[in-house]
Amino acid sequence: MSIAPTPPSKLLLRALAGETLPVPPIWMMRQAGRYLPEYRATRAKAGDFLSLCYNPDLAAEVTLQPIRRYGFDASILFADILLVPQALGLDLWFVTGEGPRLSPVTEKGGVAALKPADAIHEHLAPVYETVKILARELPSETTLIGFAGAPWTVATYMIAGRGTPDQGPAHALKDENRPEFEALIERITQATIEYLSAQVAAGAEVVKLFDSWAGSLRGDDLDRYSIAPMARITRELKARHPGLPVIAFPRGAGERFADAARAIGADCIAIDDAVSPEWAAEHVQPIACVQGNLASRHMVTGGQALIDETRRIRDAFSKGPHVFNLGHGITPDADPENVALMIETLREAR
Ligand SMILES: Cc1c2[nH]c(c1CCC(=O)O)Cc1[nH]c(c(CCC(=O)O)c1C)Cc1[nH]c(c(CCC(=O)O)c1C)Cc1[nH]c(c(C)c1CCC(=O)O)C2
Repeated sequence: MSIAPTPPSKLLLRALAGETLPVPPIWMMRQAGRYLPEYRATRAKAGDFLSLCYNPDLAAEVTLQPIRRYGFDASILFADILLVPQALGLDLWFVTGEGPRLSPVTEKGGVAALKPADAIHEHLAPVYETVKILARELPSETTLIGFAGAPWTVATYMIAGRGTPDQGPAHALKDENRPEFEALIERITQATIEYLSAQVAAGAEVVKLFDSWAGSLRGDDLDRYSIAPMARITRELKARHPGLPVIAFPRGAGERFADAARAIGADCIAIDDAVSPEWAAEHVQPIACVQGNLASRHMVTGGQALIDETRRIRDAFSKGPHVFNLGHGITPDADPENVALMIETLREAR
């Protein structure tokens, strides 16, 4: 007699498995962050942002804070996409009020001077320890999401050494030295597979790939440097961890979110708020679960507009699998009361 696999009971896992739920699960990008006073207090205790990322007890503590305060259905590991470049050998630091700085890969002997992908684990061991603590301490109904940056987005920081408005330096390397650019994408792809696989081994139940700058890739470049690497990472992770749900976020893909959904093979496509929920319900949701897409500014402005937009998104996606989220991360100037209002509105009886 064959025994059917037990269906998942956590709401997020059910939505990712394709189930249409009366109320979608909800979590929020950057849910552990500066808009919360308890986050700011723990960060001060750690000293700075990177020390917080590499302190398993404190990183687990800030991951749990929004779960305690709001009862989100999912918890995202507290870390940063730029820990991988650091594990590959680049220097990384954060300038207060400005953002990340790295020693650009092009100025340090190029890709040849980076560490091999399987040499990242010692540096990243504290992150795996954070995952282990969370797997133990999260409430039984809360899903633990691990994450990494997608290769293109990580490459843009490794090439420029900082965030850039148009990812100009990365586009320049792609156009001027394509073999070097492609070698970099390849090294990050391999490192990302290793990193996420180790997060899953430590207890992450879902993984998410953040391609925050996918929108600056046009035409074939989007296929080759955003979609294809994410498809390969997804395939390899699912081969190593059968049944592992994957969320992919090719931010800024616009109408190409539908191609991305078809080609990546992820269980869920996260969308930003530049596309309408009605469009995404028609063109993306038939292919995969959709995550999104309330504009983050509603967490600052609140009021009736927040209520109306939350209902509009919930209703637009009500006929298929949906995970409610923002279109991008919550900003430091957000009001914690507005987060509570969003959750209350989402979960109200219709
Ligand atoms: C591009 C990118 C980065 N990091 C990340 C991305 C992709 C998603 C996106 O587009 O926002 C992803 C990220 N960064 C962080 C998380 C933790 C999980 C979460 O709560 O979502 C995740 C998933 C913590 C963080 N990462 C960062 C903070 C703020 C740091 C602080 O406390 O000072 C947090 C909570 C810093 C960071 N980290 C990065 C930048 C550009 C900055 C500076 C900008 C800023 O200050 O908001 C790189």
